[in-house]
Amino acid sequence: MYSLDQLGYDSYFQDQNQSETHLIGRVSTLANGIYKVLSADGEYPCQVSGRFYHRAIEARDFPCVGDWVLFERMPGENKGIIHGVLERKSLLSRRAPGEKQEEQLMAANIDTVFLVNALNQDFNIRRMERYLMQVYESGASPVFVLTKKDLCDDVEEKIEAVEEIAFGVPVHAVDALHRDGIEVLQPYMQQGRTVSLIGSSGVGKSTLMNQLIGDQVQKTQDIRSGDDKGRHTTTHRELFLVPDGGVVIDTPGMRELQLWSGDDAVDQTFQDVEALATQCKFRDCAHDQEPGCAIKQAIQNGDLTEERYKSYLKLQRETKFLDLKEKYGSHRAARIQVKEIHKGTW
Ligand SMILES: Nc1nc2c(ncn2[C@@H]2O[C@H](COP(=O)(O)OP(=O)(O)OP(=O)(O)O)[C@@H](O)[C@H]2O)c(=O)[nH]1
Ligand SMILES: [Zn+2]
Repeated sequence: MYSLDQLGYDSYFQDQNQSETHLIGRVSTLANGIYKVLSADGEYPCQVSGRFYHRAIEARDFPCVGDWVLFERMPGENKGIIHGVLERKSLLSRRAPGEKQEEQLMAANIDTVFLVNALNQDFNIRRMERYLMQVYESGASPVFVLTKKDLCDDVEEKIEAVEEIAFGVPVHAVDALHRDGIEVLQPYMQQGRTVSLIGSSGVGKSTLMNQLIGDQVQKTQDIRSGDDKGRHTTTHRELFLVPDGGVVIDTPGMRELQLWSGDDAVDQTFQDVEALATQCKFRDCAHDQEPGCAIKQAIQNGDLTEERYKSYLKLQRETKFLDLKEKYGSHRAARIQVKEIHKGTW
């Protein structure tokens, strides 16, 4: 038995649910086409109906972890049939590896994504920019969580460095191992709110999860001496209820993300660069040799770092290439890219 409120059911979903015959539930895990659905009535393994299956056209038409689904109990059995998925508030997805570029759904209806990075190891601002873009694409709100502050001497400097690339995005430093600073994360985990964690292996996601969930649900492993990386311990995606309210979704695939698309996401992530560009003398300024270029000026003044500007250009090119690839396939996309490089427009 679950309380729907605690699972995150709110007016956004209530308004969509006109069904009097179907039950409502939230998908907690997915394996081999079987969805585990949590509902006010209990937990049911479910499959999508034949009709649903035939109507679905693309990956995002199917349910994924975090989705609210309308389902029906099979008479006399402890199983269910899914008939519909409610419209999502947010969706984290990535490109499947390989030529086909299919979208792979990671998790739905996440309110807050904790972007987890360790303060002591492999502290990489450029990677954080990528993560941030991914979250902006999904529709969820990003929050930076910098772990292992007990192992770092310049916590304040690092926080500032992150704040510089993430406008208005909260940045919190914690020591998850000794439970120091964890309480600042509680407000994101209120009743009905869904949180998810993204970050590289070994940064402390499972440790943080354990602390937040208050239970050793996720297993962590000690790092081997002389090796900065924790071994990969999480094997399946899952949705957890936090005892004091809130929902946490952990899916291993979300730990390493691949950009999906996202001109808008580039713009949001690099609001400072975009704002500068509007101040260039020429509207079509390439920020190269033009007079009155605000970006060149800002780099000279030290208001914008060369690295950040390069990162912006790189991510812009990357998303441009992804879009071309999606439109024309990788062969033609590569040809267009080579041509543009020759013309100097890439
Ligand atoms: N000192 C310190 N150690 C931490 C902290 N957070 C995590 N650790 C340690 O870092 C190692 C890796 O932590 P995990 O929680 O397994 O990391 P993870 O991100 O879940 O790793 P994967 O499961 O590989 O994705 C473990 O030995 C933890 O005890 C922290 O805030 N301070
Ligand atoms: Zn310019």
